[in-house]
Amino acid sequence: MERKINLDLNEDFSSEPFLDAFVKEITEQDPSFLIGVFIAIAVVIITIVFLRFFLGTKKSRNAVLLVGLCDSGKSLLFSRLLTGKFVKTVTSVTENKASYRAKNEKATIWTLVDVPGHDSLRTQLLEKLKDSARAIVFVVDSAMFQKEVKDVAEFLYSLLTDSVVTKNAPTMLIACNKQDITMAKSAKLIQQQLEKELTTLRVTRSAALTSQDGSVRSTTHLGKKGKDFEFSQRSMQVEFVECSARSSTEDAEIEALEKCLAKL
Ligand SMILES: Nc1nc2c(ncn2[C@@H]2O[C@H](COP(=O)(O)OP(=O)(O)OP(=O)(O)O)[C@@H](O)[C@H]2O)c(=O)[nH]1
Repeated sequence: MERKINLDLNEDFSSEPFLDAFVKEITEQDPSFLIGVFIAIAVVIITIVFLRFFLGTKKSRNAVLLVGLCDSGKSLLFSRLLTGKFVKTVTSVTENKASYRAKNEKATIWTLVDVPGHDSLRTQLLEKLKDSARAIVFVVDSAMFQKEVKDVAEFLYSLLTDSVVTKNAPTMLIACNKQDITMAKSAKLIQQQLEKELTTLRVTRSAALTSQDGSVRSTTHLGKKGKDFEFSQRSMQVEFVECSARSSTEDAEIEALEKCLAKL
């Protein structure tokens, strides 16, 4: 059925009378009422800009980075999280990337990235990837921890004081891996030793940054000034979990890590 729309071209569409009435209405109002209206509009605009900036950037940060020293077990954890399977791994020379479905109701998809542990490779890759990190899983070889504590602390310190990481504040999970090995240190002990080591590092690093004239170059300060460092002092969420990508039965024990990833 054909429908016809008749437009009266002589009809006055001008909004001027309405505008005039509106201006008149406003000018007749009490000035304090007008100030209130302007403040309300400004608050709404600032809130919209604020939400767009923070929510917008958080949404685009969808990477979960597996980082840590060489041989801590990142590649095996990567495979376990994705397929549940055990694989024979070799030293990584480039990053491995894949979509990971979190074990939560929404089945959120994150990009899981296995970052090689080798010093020269990881620095370059982390520079490229850190801005996209929703979470950083810092994998520690709990069986070798006593021997590697200084290197682990230095790597962690560089991450915790990085300006991009501090600004974005991704969730930081310290995965104390290889718990199946008898000599493995517990997450609690690893946390305590790292807190001690990071307190020492903070002193030596800030001394190194003090220039000859005595002034200190600005850098992100780790934890509360004048107090020993504790992970609880950080604005960024840091959680310690125990896991084993390869237990004695060759089955993985990674539920605690999976639960943390489900909460992101
Ligand atoms: N016993 C035991 N061995 C593990 C565990 N996780 C990893 N491994 C072994 O540790 C070795 C190193 O594991 P990878 O996953 O290759 O280590 P990586 O951190 O990716 O090392 P890079 O690629 O050098 O950075 C392999 O032989 C793994 O099978 C674990 O939980 N328990």
